[in-house]
Amino acid sequence: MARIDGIPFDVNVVTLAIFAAICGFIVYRVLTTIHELYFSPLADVPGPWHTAVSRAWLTWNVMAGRRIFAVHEMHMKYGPFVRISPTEIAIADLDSLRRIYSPSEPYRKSDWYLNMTGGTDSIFALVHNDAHRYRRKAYGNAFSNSNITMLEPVVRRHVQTCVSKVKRDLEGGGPVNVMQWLHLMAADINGEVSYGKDFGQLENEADSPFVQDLTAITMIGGIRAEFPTIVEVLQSAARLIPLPAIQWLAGCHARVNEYGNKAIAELQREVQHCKDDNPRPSLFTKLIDGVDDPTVKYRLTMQEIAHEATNNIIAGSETVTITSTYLLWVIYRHPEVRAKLLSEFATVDGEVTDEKLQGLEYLRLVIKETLRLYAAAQMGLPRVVPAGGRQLGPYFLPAGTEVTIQGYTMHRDPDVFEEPFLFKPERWVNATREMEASILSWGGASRSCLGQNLAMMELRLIAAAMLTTCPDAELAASCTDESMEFENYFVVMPKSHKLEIQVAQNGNR
Ligand code: HEM
Repeated sequence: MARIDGIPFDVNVVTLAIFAAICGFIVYRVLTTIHELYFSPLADVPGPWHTAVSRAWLTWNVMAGRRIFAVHEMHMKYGPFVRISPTEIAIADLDSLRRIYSPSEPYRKSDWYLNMTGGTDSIFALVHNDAHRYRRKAYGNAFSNSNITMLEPVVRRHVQTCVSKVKRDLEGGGPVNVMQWLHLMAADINGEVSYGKDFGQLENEADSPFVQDLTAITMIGGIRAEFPTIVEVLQSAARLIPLPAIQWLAGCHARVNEYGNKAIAELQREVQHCKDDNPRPSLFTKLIDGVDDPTVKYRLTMQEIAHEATNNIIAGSETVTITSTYLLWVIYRHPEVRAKLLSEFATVDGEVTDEKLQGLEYLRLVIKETLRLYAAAQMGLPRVVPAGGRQLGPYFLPAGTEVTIQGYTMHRDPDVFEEPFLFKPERWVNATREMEASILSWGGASRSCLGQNLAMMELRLIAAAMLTTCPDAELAASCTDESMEFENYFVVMPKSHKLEIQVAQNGNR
């Protein structure tokens, strides 16, 4: 064996190689640290030194379910522009919000969306503006007011079933977790308006296997957004591990796709079969009709329709569950709000329709204030600075920089909202332009929520049905301000995952 100074040659080479690799890594880290801190185009943006050189702080807070709080604290400390990772700037500035979301500006969604969704072909996850523009033209009409009005009977039926089950359980004694009922209801509504049939969740009083699969996919997506490569490798390896739980997890995507394809194919058969009759109303009935029609300018394929239908269940179920949970919470939490709403509902003549509810001014204010403080999606939604770079506030940000504006901070800006942490529906009576422009509850501009009209209808109908059907309910002792504090894994939700109510004790109303 060859030797250098008495040391076996191969040992010496391996040791030297490891030593050189470690030294190389240290030198690389020192140089990139110096570059990020002093020479990077983002070096002037305020923030702690460690976020300029590593994403660890951000990742830690995301995994701990407190990203929005951590970023908010950074804004309180460093101001409206903060460097929260080597490549990402958090912004809390109305002028920048207007610019980033301006329809004439080509900021695009960042690759974070691809990581989170695994690159699913749905409108929510399309990061390229041209592809998104086409999809929105082809699909946006599905959510037009007239289409949503046509779906009202579906929404009302599920809301009624949900509320009657809550009432039944209240009468059975003991606290009732309304959030769980809203969760079953929201998925059933989305199932029926998207696939043409619900998941039977309210009827069976449990999550369907499909919704269990989707919950797992969403959870994996949250982790993949932070650790894309590790999750990809683990997902491939999982197929080889013969443990039932791992196999179940590994099969989620395939089962969801299979269900979605089958359900949409069934809807297509019905649409084609009932050409002259009225086919089942759904968001996709008209789109399916136009799939093979060459005169339709913007069309979707059946595969794209199936993906959009599945995306609706993800985009619209937890968001409606959470926002309606907080809506009911603030109503029960504030007796004067509940009393005012009850007298407003009492003015509705005959059948309660969404059209009549839309005319109730106080209900409008209560929902608006709920969306300011408690809308489900309040974290920064990452966008990419377009080619050529852009001036935002005092900083010139190069192309490719990720910029995020979080609703949580914008909605609590004391310069825009007086006593921003207080629930005050009346603040919206004379809303300023700044107040309206600061709201990001539905996202912004061309990427704003497609399901907004549907979700608003659900919120109005739930509030009216719950209050009028269970007027003598109150918050249970388990439901405290603390139990309703946010945890933040992409959406925000009560950290207890509950909203428990009970029949009012001792005549308290
Ligand atoms: C209270 C309930 C809801 C809230 C708070 C909410 C919020 C949002 C927000 C903030 C965005 C922008 C996301 C981003 O920029 O990354 C969004 C997008 C979207 N939402 Fe909703 N949403 C709700 C209900 C729904 C419902 C019921 C549906 C459909 C059934 C839906 C479908 C969508 C879709 C398809 C997008 C993507 C639009 C696009 O990129 O063009 N949402 N939503």
